[in-house]
Amino acid sequence: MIEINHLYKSFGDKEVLKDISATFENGKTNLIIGQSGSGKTVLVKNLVGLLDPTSGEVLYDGRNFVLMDKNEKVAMRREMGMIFQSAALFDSLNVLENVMFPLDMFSSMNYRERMKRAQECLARVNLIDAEKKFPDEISGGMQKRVAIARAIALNPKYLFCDEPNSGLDPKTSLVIDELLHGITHEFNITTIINTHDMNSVMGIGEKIIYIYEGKKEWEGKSSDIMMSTNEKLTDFVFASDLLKKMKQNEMEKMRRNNS
Ligand SMILES: Nc1ncnc2c1ncn2[C@@H]1O[C@H](COP(=O)(O)OP(=O)(O)OP(=O)(O)O)[C@@H](O)[C@H]1O
Repeated sequence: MIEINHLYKSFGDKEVLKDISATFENGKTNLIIGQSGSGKTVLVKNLVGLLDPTSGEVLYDGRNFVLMDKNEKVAMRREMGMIFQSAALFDSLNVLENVMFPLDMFSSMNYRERMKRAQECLARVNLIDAEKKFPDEISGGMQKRVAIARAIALNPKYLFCDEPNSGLDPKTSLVIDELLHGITHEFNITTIINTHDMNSVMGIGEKIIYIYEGKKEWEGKSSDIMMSTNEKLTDFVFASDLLKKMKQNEMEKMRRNNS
């Protein structure tokens, strides 16, 4: 489990994260949601050590990441897979070489073993036929799938994804969501996803943390969102009239079933 306790992060006199305490559950799809600029990316950067908190704790199974020495942090990072907003593939490497890259850097496998492992990961994201292609020869959705294959190559315990659906159409977004959710359960990964995408929230979010202006406003299961009376959360999640209507219908249905 990842637990954050009283996390604060400031840049100069600008306080971005304000006293956030939350838990991210093992083997589940944990989503961080919130308006643009609310602090989601800064929060994830604190979790993976790209930023140091001003104060507070980041505990991985009870061990405080913030206080670890350099070697311990390097060892922890090897347990983390990351998928950035842009797929961040290397343009000069083909798909297979991109997935092999973390294995080349951090594993003691020989070339054949590394290639076999990369091909297994590409098969998991249904991209085995594209292994010889270069990033600019494949679609944005395929690039994201390559990024997912690369992120799982080293069997991470934790998977961090920053806006995995940005720039993708709704159908492709669903494919990416289902892949991330499937991989999370299949390999018992603790997955943390930053997202604005309400389809993801309702579709794959098992644990949701809602950040509002740098504070944790709400934490719970996606099924609880329907019944939540937290106005800031419902304003954010049900921003469109269509979604508001769906929530009203759902609440009426539940009331009828309970009476
Ligand atoms: N290195 C930095 N120095 C100063 N301010 C920063 C820095 N990084 C982020 N911020 C500020 O922190 C705030 C939160 O930014 P963050 O990128 O975490 O938002 P977000 O919720 O991820 O937004 P989005 O959904 O648009 O990606 C913003 O006001 C941003 O300008």
